[in-house]
Amino acid sequence: MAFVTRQFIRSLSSSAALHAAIKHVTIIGGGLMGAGIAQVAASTGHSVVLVDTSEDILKKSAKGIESSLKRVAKKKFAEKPEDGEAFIQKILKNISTSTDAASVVQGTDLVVEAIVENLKVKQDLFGALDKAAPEHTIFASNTSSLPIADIASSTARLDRFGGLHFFNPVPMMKLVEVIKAPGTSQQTFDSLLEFSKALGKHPVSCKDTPGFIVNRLLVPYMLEAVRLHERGHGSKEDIDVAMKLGAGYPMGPFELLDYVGLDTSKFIIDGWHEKDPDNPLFAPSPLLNKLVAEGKLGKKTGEGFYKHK
Ligand SMILES: CCCCCCCCCCCCCC(=O)CC(=O)SCCNC(=O)CCNC(=O)[C@H](O)C(C)(C)COP(=O)(O)OP(=O)(O)OC[C@H]1O[C@@H](n2cnc3c(N)ncnc32)[C@H](O)[C@@H]1OP(=O)(O)O
Ligand SMILES: NC(=O)C1=CN([C@@H]2O[C@H](COP(=O)(O)OP(=O)(O)OC[C@H]3O[C@@H](n4cnc5c(N)ncnc54)[C@H](O)[C@@H]3O)[C@@H](O)[C@H]2O)C=CC1
Repeated sequence: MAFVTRQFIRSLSSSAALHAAIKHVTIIGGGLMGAGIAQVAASTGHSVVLVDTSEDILKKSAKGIESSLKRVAKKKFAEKPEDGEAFIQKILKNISTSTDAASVVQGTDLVVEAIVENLKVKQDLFGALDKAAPEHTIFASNTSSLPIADIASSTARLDRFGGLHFFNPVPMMKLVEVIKAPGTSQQTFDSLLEFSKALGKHPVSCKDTPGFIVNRLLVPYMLEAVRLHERGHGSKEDIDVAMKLGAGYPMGPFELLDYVGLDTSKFIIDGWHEKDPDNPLFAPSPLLNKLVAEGKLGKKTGEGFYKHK
């Protein structure tokens, strides 16, 4: 009996037990990543509000979520396609949309930000949300390249602020990097780990260092691929085929850049260049800059390094 009581007390005093499970999630940014995160959170039974700057964008996000769910349902209900539609509708019911972030965060346990990769814009957003959200609400950023501590500095909840870095396409990619910034409390970190697992993802723990784990390794590789091509040492097609057939990657670097978005890639590399201007690896790429200036942002605009249907 004493053993059972001790076990019970220990389980109650664990930070997981002290922190109520995350049920209501607000995702800010309904682009590539935000829509994917909303889909996965809704599919795992969370109540989700997806926020963006206009109703038109949110309509596009909802369309994207529905077509991704159709792909999931087609596989899951291959034997009984008639059950697929009910599956999709049940998940879609868990998602609502809004253009008013400050009002919807009032009832939320977790805010996941997936807006443009710009420090000032992210700080302004979180600064405003900090005043509107309840005490217990945890804030997380999906940033690819910015320090979580810098984003969190616009708020007074450094202990309830961490990083949740998802991978594109979110419904398919199993990894989430959970980032513990210097101010992040252990309780918040544990909640973010738990939430990632509740989404059916595999979380890894990361310190708040540039690029976390994946991008610290992936970005230099992508940069070298662009430089190799710019030097005229290989066509983009050959580089892509080489990395797929020779290194076993599912996509070549140029296909992946188009998939990620050339605007986002440019934000990342410009930010790192600004911080480390003498590092030749981060020097601006004329080719990338030209494509972005022409509005060729990759798959999302129909053209980037390649043309997309
Ligand atoms: C000098 C200056 C240069 C600047 C460089 C700067 C570089 C900066 C880059 C930094 C990037 C930072 C981004 C980031 O922070 C982190 C990332 O996310 S990195 C990207 C990680 N993602 C990948 O690496 C993706 C790799 N690709 C794949 O894994 C596959 O290709 C993919 C799963 C996307 C598609 O699979 P594929 O077999 O190729 O195609 P299919 O279309 O047949 O799909 C297979 C299977 O999967 C289902 N599916 C695919 N997408 C979805 C979806 N969105 N929703 C639902 N289901 C999906 C599809 O239906 C198929 O199912 P089947 O049953 O097998 O038919
Ligand atoms: N594209 C990728 O493969 C990955 C991107 N990320 C990160 O995720 C974040 C979002 O990237 P994407 O989804 O690719 O960008 P995206 O450009 O597809 O979507 C961004 C969305 O945010 C909205 N937005 C901008 N400012 C806003 C504001 N103040 N309030 C509400 N909505 C706002 C935009 O209207 C847009 O719909 C970035 O920080 C990026 O670095 C992380 C992992 C992978």
